[in-house]
Amino acid sequence: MHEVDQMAIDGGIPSLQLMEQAGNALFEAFVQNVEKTEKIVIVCGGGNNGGDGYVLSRLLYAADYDVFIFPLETTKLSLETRMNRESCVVAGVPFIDIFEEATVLVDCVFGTGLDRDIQGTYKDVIEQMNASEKRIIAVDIPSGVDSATGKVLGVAVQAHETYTLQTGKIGLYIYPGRLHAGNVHILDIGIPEMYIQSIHPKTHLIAKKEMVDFLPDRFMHSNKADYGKVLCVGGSIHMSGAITMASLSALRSGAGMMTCAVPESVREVIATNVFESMIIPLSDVAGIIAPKAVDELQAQLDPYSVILVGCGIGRSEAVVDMVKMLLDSKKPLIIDADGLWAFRQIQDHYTDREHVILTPHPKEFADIMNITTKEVIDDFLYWGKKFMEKFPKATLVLKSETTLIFHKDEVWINTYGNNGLAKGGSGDVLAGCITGLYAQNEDAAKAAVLGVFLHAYAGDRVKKRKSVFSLLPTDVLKEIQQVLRKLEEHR
Ligand SMILES: NC(=O)C1=CN([C@@H]2O[C@H](COP(=O)(O)OP(=O)(O)OC[C@H]3O[C@@H](n4cnc5c(N)ncnc54)[C@H](O)[C@@H]3O)[C@@H](O)[C@H]2O)[C@@H](O)CC1
Ligand SMILES: [K+]
Repeated sequence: MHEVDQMAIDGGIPSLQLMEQAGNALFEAFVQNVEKTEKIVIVCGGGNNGGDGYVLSRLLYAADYDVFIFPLETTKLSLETRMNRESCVVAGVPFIDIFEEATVLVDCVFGTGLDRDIQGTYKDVIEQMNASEKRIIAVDIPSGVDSATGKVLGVAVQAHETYTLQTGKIGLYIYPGRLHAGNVHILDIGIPEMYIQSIHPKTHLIAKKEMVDFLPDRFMHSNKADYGKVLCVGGSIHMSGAITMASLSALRSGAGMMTCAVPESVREVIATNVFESMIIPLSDVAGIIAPKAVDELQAQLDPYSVILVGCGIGRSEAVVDMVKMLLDSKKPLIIDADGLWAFRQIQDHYTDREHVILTPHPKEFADIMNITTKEVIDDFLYWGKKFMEKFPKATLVLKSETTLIFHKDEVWINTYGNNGLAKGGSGDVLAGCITGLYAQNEDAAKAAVLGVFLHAYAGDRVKKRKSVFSLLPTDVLKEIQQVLRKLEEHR
């Protein structure tokens, strides 16, 4: 956003004017959302985020709001902030240095310029704000959240609402930043769209209205083979539902032909639950694929255009060999669940592998990266990019409440979905959905992005009718068709 601000300034909108526009947009939002009976304290830093706070306080004061300025920085002020502070003094806006009496606290301490850990008085005041149990409204981004990564630098304001200026900042959507932002409202501060469009950002927030462009083509003259010959490799005696759901999900997402390669002891489950699927029965030992299953499958691999491996497959040496064989085949491959456990052990041989999508949750990802789950959760973006440095040709779907998709130097952020999706089997439906889309369109990034959206948005639609407690992955599976239908209508 700094870049966009700078372009607007270079393009002839003075910085001071931008700040005035930001203050005006904030004022309008306050008029809509904050009663005049509230006692408002605006906590201002010395950067331009603080400057936004000064403009806002002046406008609220002029409109007879009960508003006070808490100046957290009094010496190191940017030029624009200093000028607006002077205007507040002239206008008679009251200054205070406590906020006990306040009913609404406005956080204008740091914005996008935060560049190091917060310490000292700043830290103390932010901790007091968080402990105060007052309604907190953050301006642009909760102070302490890194706007580019969502990482918390030392401490961060715990806001109930965030009024962000002109564009949604990445840090508002990625954890842990998302936990600090509360409800996010994007305010138009009048920066011309051409400046925003011209920077071609590498990080994208997934938006429903853009998903139509990610739909694979369907043709008037076509047959099943045109939409991919999918092979799902997985299943074991204790986890036969995973591959059932994954294969059904791939079919629901448009895959043309389906074959499931499963241990002999699981074949009946597929035969009775996935009528559309052909079956390759594999030799098994105690309900998990046997070592000779690898050669059995290799001999029959030729016809398939896309392969999903891992759902319910279990863990054994044979599983590692199976994943290795599929990676060596160079065929488009999606690796999920225990397939990722196997991948972890052989990863160093496949740093150059193309056409591969990995779908780990934080624990599986931490294992691959040889770090702790906490390290992943503290900075998803950093570790995702680290992974891409090692596997530059792969596509990574890093699952969490905010799933991130990494492909080349681009990142997509998904904020759809709800905690009803946190249930065993959800990942199988997602992996199947991505596989079905990848089968129809060789663009791994498009398949991964649309797959993540379809799964999460289907989950949101189900949530409207059912409790999050009772939402099942199979409900989501069935709902995918409704989301696809909506997208088709807008094509
Ligand atoms: N003209 C513009 O560029 C506009 C900027 N706007 C606002 O300005 C904000 C960005 O302004 P700034 O770039 O001044 O950034 P900030 O307001 O975030 O402040 C940065 C200042 O704080 C210092 N700082 C950074 N981290 C610190 C830490 N941990 N402890 C102590 N000091 C620290 C920096 O050295 C710098 O002086 C946006 O978030 C937005 O609210 C809006 O007014 C719209 C227009
Ligand atoms: K802020």
